[in-house]
This record gives sequence, structure tokens and C-alpha cells, in this order.
Amino acid sequence: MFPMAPAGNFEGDVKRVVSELGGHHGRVAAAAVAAADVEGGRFHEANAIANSSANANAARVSDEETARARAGASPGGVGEKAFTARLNIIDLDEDLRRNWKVAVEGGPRKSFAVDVEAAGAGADPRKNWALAVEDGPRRSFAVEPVTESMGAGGMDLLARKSISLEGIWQGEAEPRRSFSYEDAAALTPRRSSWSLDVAPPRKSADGKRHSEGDRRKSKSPSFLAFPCEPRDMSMELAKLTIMPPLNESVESTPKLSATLPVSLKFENIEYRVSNEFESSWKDVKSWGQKFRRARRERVILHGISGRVHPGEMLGMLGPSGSGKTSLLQILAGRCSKYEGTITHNDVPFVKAMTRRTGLVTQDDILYAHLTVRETLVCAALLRLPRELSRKEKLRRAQDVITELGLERCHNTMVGGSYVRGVSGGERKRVSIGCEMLTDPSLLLLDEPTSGLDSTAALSMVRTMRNLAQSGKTIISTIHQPSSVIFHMFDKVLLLSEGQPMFYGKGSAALDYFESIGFHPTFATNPADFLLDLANGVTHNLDDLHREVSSAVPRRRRAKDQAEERNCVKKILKEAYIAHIVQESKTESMSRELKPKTFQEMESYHDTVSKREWSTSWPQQFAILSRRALKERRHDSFSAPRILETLLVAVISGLIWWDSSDKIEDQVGLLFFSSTIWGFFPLFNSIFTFPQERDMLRKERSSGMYRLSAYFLAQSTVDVPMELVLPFIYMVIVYWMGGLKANAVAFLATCAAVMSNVLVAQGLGLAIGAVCMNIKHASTSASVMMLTFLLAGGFYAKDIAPALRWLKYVSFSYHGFKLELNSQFGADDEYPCSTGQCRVADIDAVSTVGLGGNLVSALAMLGLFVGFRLIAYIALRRTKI
Ligand SMILES: Nc1ncnc2c1ncn2[C@@H]1O[C@H](COP(=O)(O)OP(=O)(O)OP(=O)(O)O)[C@@H](O)[C@H]1O
Repeated sequence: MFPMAPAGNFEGDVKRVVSELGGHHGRVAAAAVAAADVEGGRFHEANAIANSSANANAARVSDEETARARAGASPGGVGEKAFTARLNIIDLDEDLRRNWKVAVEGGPRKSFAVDVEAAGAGADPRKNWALAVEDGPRRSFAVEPVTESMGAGGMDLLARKSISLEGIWQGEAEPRRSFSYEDAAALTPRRSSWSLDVAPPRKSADGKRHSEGDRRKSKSPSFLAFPCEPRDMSMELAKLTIMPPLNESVESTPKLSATLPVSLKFENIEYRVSNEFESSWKDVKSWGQKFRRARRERVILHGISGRVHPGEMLGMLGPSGSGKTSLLQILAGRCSKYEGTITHNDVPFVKAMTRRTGLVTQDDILYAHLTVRETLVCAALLRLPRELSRKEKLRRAQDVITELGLERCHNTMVGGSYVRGVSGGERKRVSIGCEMLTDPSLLLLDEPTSGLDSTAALSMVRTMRNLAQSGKTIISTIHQPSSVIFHMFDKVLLLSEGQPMFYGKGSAALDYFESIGFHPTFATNPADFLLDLANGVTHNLDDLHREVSSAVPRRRRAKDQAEERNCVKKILKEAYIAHIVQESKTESMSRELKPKTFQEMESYHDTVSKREWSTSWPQQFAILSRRALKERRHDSFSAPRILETLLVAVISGLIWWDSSDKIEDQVGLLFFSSTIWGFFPLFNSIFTFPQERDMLRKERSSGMYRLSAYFLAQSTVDVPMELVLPFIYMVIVYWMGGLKANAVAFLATCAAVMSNVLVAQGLGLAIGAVCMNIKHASTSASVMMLTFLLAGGFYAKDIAPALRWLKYVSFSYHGFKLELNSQFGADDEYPCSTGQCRVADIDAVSTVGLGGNLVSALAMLGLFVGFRLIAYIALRRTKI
């Protein structure tokens, strides 16, 4: 990056630079030269030489030169002439490398943003950088691997979090000879890790610009460097300032706590599930009990071991049902019923580690009605640490959008089974983005490339590769990878029916299988070959099989084939135990942890063991309420629901048209209203929690929020939304039906109907939360609703004494009673065939009776709270 000072001529070189450039410039240049030798420990030496030389020269710094340069920086000056700018961003966090502006001040605003285009798509990091002049055309340029002299290629730069850019601004300006940082402290807390080199273009005799290589060859310090001490550089001739851009959308990424390198080790993982109702013919025969069902255990994973280090990517391959997802869930800490050990940096697994772990599940668990941006913003607000401001969290979400190439669809709804939204690949990237937001140390992905075309799949794996290179530990299951993708994984774990068949470097897989007698008979994708083997299919035995096949009857042949496959799997299993298990033990012993990492881990565990939420309870409540509002308004105000309400209202209005002088009809209308506004909210709300189960499980297991905040947000948002449609219904029906034409009665009736709605909704939430299964919940809801209706005594007068208490917990009973009381007084009469009859004597009214408003109102309040409490307790008990 910096021209190397020739050995033995170091002092001379520094002095020459100082003398060439004069005063402070010389000091700066000398520092640059010295920087070339930082590794050799000569920086201080060089700086001392440079400083003394610079002080001597300082007096000669020409005021004229300064004035001339300042004039050059005046409006119109800068940017009109050409100069070469070289920006070195050293040891910069990967997330910070983009979206900063380097602005040339002193003229019309000539700032440019440095950003990576398509970096998320795994593009070559040396390309696709852009230098955009704010008020001018955007100029793209490629990044040269300028650190070649330091022995690093472009890809390595990323891995070391060191990026160098070389761009040529092809304006017409006179080359600026020096620039400065301006109060970088205010701009980034990591200012010391920045340096900026700006060089006037050097022209050869033929007038052409020298290449970097030419410049290096010339060994002439062709630039001025600012070694990260901004205030020393205040003698600028023109100012080049690095600062966050004004436009929020391109601001820098906030600094997250650095990725903790995590080495994940899993040993002898065994996982069993109980198949409680699996019948076994053998058991039946042996026990002589034809219909007896035996409780059996099924082993899903048989002693799987492996180790993945930071910066590595482990690919899990295997046929469908081989146990990949189960293992991934266990490694992510989402399943606790396993045997074996899992350690992070050789420290036993603690639950709190799940916060440093990102799990991208096979099915994308996202809200269908939220846009891509809304999804990521909500996740950022909930998951990022409270030390970051809201603005910084938004920026982080924006950066993930850019990184994953989601700009094109950032305002599109995510979509789902019933709602058209972004494409499958984009949805998968949104899922990955949600996990990337927190910069997890360990990222586990379940089939991230499923459903993607080969280019998109490659791009996805490249993104994962880049993440690994930034120090993360990545484990991914993968189906049918192309050979390119296969070779991008550092390690491969091959599973078959829960048994490990191969574990090791992907590049060594074919050699290994060849060494035990299995080899592809023609050039084939190694992944396909491995999958065939995991299924027990091998072409090496096919020849043998063919020889005998003609002589063997068909049924027998099928049996032979199955036996042959089992035989292949058995050979592979034995070979695995004989060769690989032993090798893994050696590897595990040879890679002992450095004490520092271990200490870091211990202190980390101390920190994370204290369960702290990223956001406060009120913040969680506010974010979750907004999200619930955005998601649920589509359900609550969907066209079918609005149409349903309007139709029912109009039909009821017509049927009970102007029933002002028909009291019995009015009672019927009130009963109908109370019943229908019991059914609708009840059946709408039973879906709320079962539908959200996966989301709740995912978010709670990654420690995003408290259950109480979620529960309260969901039920609070539902309340007003559930009340709008009943109110519209009441407005239509009340006046069409000719109920008491005064505002107080109208409002009281509406209030009675609304209370009915809220209690029924609470019952629905409780049933949904207890069952957590839509089918079970709807059956239970039907039974409950009918019980409450029957128990209310509307259909049967002489209810068995043992069941009479039911009506006091029936919201239909109390709801109807409140509605009647809103229309009729206890002594109200109406004209009837016998003259005047009391309203209270009408059959339907006498069942519930008039009066007792307060008791019914309190009962409704109790049911409102009680049902929600049951729902909350049931949710608490749901396993996450
Ligand atoms: N809770 C469970 N109860 C019963 N069987 C289970 C359970 N969990 C997993 N299994 C079984 O374990 C086996 C492995 O399942 P898993 O989902 O881990 O496989 P996989 O390799 O990820 O499959 P795919 O590639 O199709 O996703 C399957 O046969 C599955 O039916």
C-alpha cells in the first residue's frame, strides 16, 4: 500500500519526502513512508526523523502556496480539475466500510459516497465500488488489490477487514496536494483505524497517468498520508473530509459489538423421539394383543460429532429425512432433548448463547403483510442492543437490505401462502437478513438455497462465504449443491438415516471414498456422488448386481437391491468409525484454544448469562403494537369481512325493518345481535396465537422480547380493530330496525354489543392459546359457544340445577342482558292482545330478567380479564 523505503536508505528517503513537500506535508508524507515499515517497528523512528525535518522546513512553508491552494478550494475550484484520491480504510469493520462520504469542502458540495454495490451478492470485493459525486454523475471504479506488496489479495482484504480503494476522479481540477480530516472524532468512534491517502496524479513524460504498479516501481512517495491524527492535519490547503453522509439512507452502519469468534464443537449427539402410537406388527404378534399399540422410541441422530471454527463453513448433506434439520436445531440450542455435548470455544453450551446464534429455518417465518423494509426494521428495533439509537438501528436495517441486494423489493410485501409477495429467493434473503442484523457469531441455515435457481443459489452461498470470512462460524444444510457450491464449503458432514457417513474437508471427500473402495465411474458432481452413497447407491456395485439380476426373480431382485443399499451404508458407517472418528479426535486435540479466546469466552458467558433484553418493556410493547397493527389490519379489514358485516347488517335491518311497535321482534333483534357478535369475534380470534406459534417460538427463542409485551401488544391492537365492524353493523341495524330513537339508548346498546365482542374475543384468544392448533381450537370454540348459549336459558327453561351456574359465566347471558337493559326499563309496558303487557314478562326477557346492569357489567369485566389471563398463562406454558 505504501511505497517501501529501500533498505539502508530509510532516513534519506524520509528527509527527501519532507524536503519535497515541505513543513507539515513532509511530516505527513514521512509518516506514510514510515507506515510502510510499521511491521518492522520503524514507524516511531521515521516519525521522529520526519518531525524534526518538518520542523526545520516548517518555516519555509509558503504562505503563498497555502493561499493559492485555498483559492483552488473556492467554489468551482475543487472538482473542476483532476486528482487521484486513494482511500485506505484499514481494519475497518466490514459493516462500516460502506456509505461514508468523502467530501471535498470549500467549493460547491462535492462529496462522494463510498459504497459497495452488489457486495451482498458475493461479488468480487475488488470490483463494484462506486464513487458518487453528489451533484455530479456517479462514477464507478474498481478497487485494485493495492496491498499486494503486503501479500494480501482482494479476498483476503475482506477477511482481514481491511479495504483499500483506488479511484480516479476524472474531473479537471488541479491536483490538490494535501487534505485533512475534519474532526473525525465526531464522525466515528473508530477514527484511529482510518487513514486517508490523497495523491496528485503522476504523469509520465508521455502525459499518461502512472499506474499503481508504476508508482510502486518508482519508489517515490506519490501521496500524502494522514496517519489517523486528524487534528495534526489542520494546515490543509483544501479540505477533504470524511463524514457520515447527510442523507440517512446512505449513512454508515452503526458499530455493533465485534463478532465474538466462536468455535463450535459437538460430540456424540444422539437424538430420540418417541413415536407413541406407532404400531408394530412384531409387538402385536409377540404379545398376542392384536390392537395394542406400543410406545416406541426412534433414534433420529446416532452420535454425530464435528467441529467448526470461526471463518469456516460447514455444509450438511444427506437425503431427505437424514436428520439435518434436527441436528441444526440442536446446534442452535432450539432443542434440548439430546444426548452428547455441545461447546462454544470449549465452554459448555449455555442457553444465553442462543442470542449470539442466528438460525434461518427451512420455512421462512415472516409476517406476510409487512414489507421487506418493515420486517427488517422491526427486527432491528427489537434485536439490536439498547446502546444504539433508533436512527442507528434503522441504518443497520438499511445496510442489511443493501448487503443482501434487497433494495429492489424493499417496499414490497413479504407475502406468504395466500398473499403474493416477494420471490422465494428474496424471502429467504429477508430471513437471513433478520438473523444477520445482530451480527451473530454463529449462523445456522437450513436449506438456504432451496427453491433458488443455480445463479441465485451460488450468490446466496457466496454471501454466506463472505459472512464466514468476516469471522462468523457458518453451518448450513444444503440440498443438491452444484459442484461450485460444494467446493465453497470448508467442511462437509454427510448424514444418512441419522448416521454420519463422512465428515471432513469437502475437497478430501472423493479421495476418502476412493480409499474405501467407492469412486464415481464418470466425472460427476461430488455432492451427487455423496448423496448417492448416503442413499446406499453406488455404481461400483452395479456391475455386480447386473450380473446376477437376470437370474433372479423380480421380487427377489428388489429385496437384493434393498439389502445391497443397506450393505453399502453399513460399509460406509464402519469406515467412518474406523477412519474419521479417529481423525476428528486428533483434530480436536490439536486445535486447543488460545488462552485469550477462552478468557474472552468466559467473560462473555458471564455477561450473557445475565438475561438482559435488548430493548425496554415499553419499547417492545410499542414496536410490537405497531407491527401487529400493520399485520392484522389486513385481516381485520379484509374485503370479505367488511362485505360480510355489511350484508348481515342490511339483511337484519330488512328483516327487522321498523320494529318500533313490535317489542318481541325488537327483543329478537337484540338477541340476534348479541349472538352474532359473540360468534364472529370468537372465531376470528381463535386463529391469533396458533397462527403466530412459529413466529413466537422463533422470536422468543432468540430473546427478542418479553412474552408479556407481545401478549399485551397483540391483544391491545386487536381491541379497537375488532370494534369497528360491530359499530358499523349497529349503526345500520339500529336505525333500520327502529330501536329506541335516542342517543343514550343507542350508545348503551352499542356499548353492550362491544363488551360482548371483547369478551368473546378474549375467549377466542384463550381457546387458541390453550390448543395452539386451529382445528382443535375451532372445535372447542363451537362447543363453548353452544354451551354458553344453551346455559343462558334461552332455549330450555328447566335446566338441571347442576348446570345452572353456567349461565353466570356465560358472556351471551350477560351481553344479552346489558342489551335489553339499554332498551327497556324494568317497568316498561307495551300494547298487547290483553291490553298492556310488561316487557319483563316476555319469555326471552324473563329468562335473563331486566335490571342488574352493574352485576352484568362487572361479570363482563371479569370475563374480559379472566379469559385474557388464561390466554397469557397458556402462552407462557407453550414450549418455545
Ligand atoms: N418430533 C419428531 N417426531 C417424530 N419424528 C421426527 C421428529 N423430528 C424429526 N423426526 C423424524 O426424523 C427424521 C429426520 O428429520 P429431519 O427434519 O431432521 O430430516 P432432514 O434431513 O432435515 O430432512 P429434509 O431434508 O427433508 O428437511 C425424519 O424422518 C423425521 O420424520
